[in-house]
Amino acid sequence: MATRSNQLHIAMFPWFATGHMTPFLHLSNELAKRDHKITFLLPHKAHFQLRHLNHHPSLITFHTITVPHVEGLPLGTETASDIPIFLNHLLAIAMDKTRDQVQQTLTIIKPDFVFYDNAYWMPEIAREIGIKTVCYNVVSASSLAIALVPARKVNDSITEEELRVPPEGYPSSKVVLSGNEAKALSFISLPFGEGNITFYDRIVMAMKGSDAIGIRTTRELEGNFCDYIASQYEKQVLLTGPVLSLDDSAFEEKLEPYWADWLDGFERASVVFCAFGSQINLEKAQFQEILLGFELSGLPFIVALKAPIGCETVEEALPQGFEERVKGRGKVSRGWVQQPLMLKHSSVGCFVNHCGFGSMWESLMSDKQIVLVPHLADQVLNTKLLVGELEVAVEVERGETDGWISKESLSKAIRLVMDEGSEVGVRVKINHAKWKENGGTSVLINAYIDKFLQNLQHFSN
Ligand SMILES: O=c1ccn([C@@H]2O[C@H](COP(=O)(O)OP(=O)(O)O[C@H]3O[C@H](CO)[C@@H](O)[C@H](O)[C@H]3O)[C@@H](O)[C@H]2O)c(=O)[nH]1
Repeated sequence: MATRSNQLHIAMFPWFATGHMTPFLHLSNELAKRDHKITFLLPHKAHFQLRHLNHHPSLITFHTITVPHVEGLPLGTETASDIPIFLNHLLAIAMDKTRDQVQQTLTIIKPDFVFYDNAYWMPEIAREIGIKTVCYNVVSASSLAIALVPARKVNDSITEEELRVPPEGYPSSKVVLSGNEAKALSFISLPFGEGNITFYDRIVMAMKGSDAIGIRTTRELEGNFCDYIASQYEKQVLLTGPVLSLDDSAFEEKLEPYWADWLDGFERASVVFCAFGSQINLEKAQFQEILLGFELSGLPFIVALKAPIGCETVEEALPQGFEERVKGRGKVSRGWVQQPLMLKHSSVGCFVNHCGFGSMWESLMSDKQIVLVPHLADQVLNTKLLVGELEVAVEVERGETDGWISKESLSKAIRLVMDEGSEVGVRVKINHAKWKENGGTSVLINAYIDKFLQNLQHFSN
């Protein structure tokens, strides 16, 4: 517990995306639990979406930022959830245009630290006001290490082949991008923000300018990648661990009765739950193929996916007669579900997900079998960590030409981990349990936060 004299005041300014704001808020909760004060800067709408996750409102203050309109974005856009992923670069321009508002706020509140990820101009502001900066990354260390370090040479004509080659000194031969996968990295050379700054330059500047780099990971999982990042940037890399509020007894949210009652009707570990995070909008045909894969598996399931491209609602995208055919054993959610609580329900036995970094940690810390369908580059690398290095999960095979998964390949992967007596299923289950014993205990996870705070205190003196 901090005493008033060593209480830190930390401002948080994450990228305007659920997958970033949520982990920043989880970290805020952990710091507030230890009696430190937080001012959380976020767009208006996100305030309403996230306030139920604020476990310490007396110490965590939300301060809303007005996101200006940028041509090309739908009116009212404030976060990445409001737009398809290919418009994110315009949202970055909107974020850059909030610079003056952020500067004014920080000048008034004058915290000890400001944590940020995407706002590469933050160190400049902070230095003027006299605030220390932590560039806090909520993607895996491996994806930073392969794509966003000074040793990776990037220019606007970078080829897929060049992207396939990891930067010099990169510490893994397993967690790499092969074949078509490197294509997913090409976004790093594209403009992402005001003045046509590229995504690569943006993040490298954000890291270079900081007083310290923070990463939401553990040494047990990614120690070699963290050391590589520290040596590339010649800076201290501070780890927070996964920050999942595991034992926050002050805050006991319950799974909605609609889902809890339905799940209660099934046997232990028999239901497959599927979610692909906040960013992915599938093509309608791929969305339908996935649902048909669940039907084909013959197992009970809950699917929580966003409506596919070109559809207003999930409803209108369902395959014909689908809900009738799977009645009694399959449910398709019409919106956001409480994923962490779904993963705590004893009837859920398997989690099919995209391996976004949040879902990756939530699946690792759960006792569910893990089936992965990665889309974005960092998700592909996270999948390699879980499938290739830790051997705790399986990946669904993709078609070579279109890169899509088929109903057969999805159903096969699910059965591989769920069928009783399946060799692969037994192996990943044992590996997963072993990993949790060593790298995923609540003692270890709390120790990461304590150590992180000690380091911050040290910096603030
Ligand atoms: O119906 C849902 C769907 C998701 N979640 C939660 O939302 C978060 C999703 O985070 P994540 O798994 O990281 O997915 P994205 O939102 O897609 O994450 C984006 O940001 C991540 C970094 O945090 C990157 O790793 C991903 O590639 C990028 O897509 C998790 O905490 C989930 O528990 C819910 O509660 N309900």
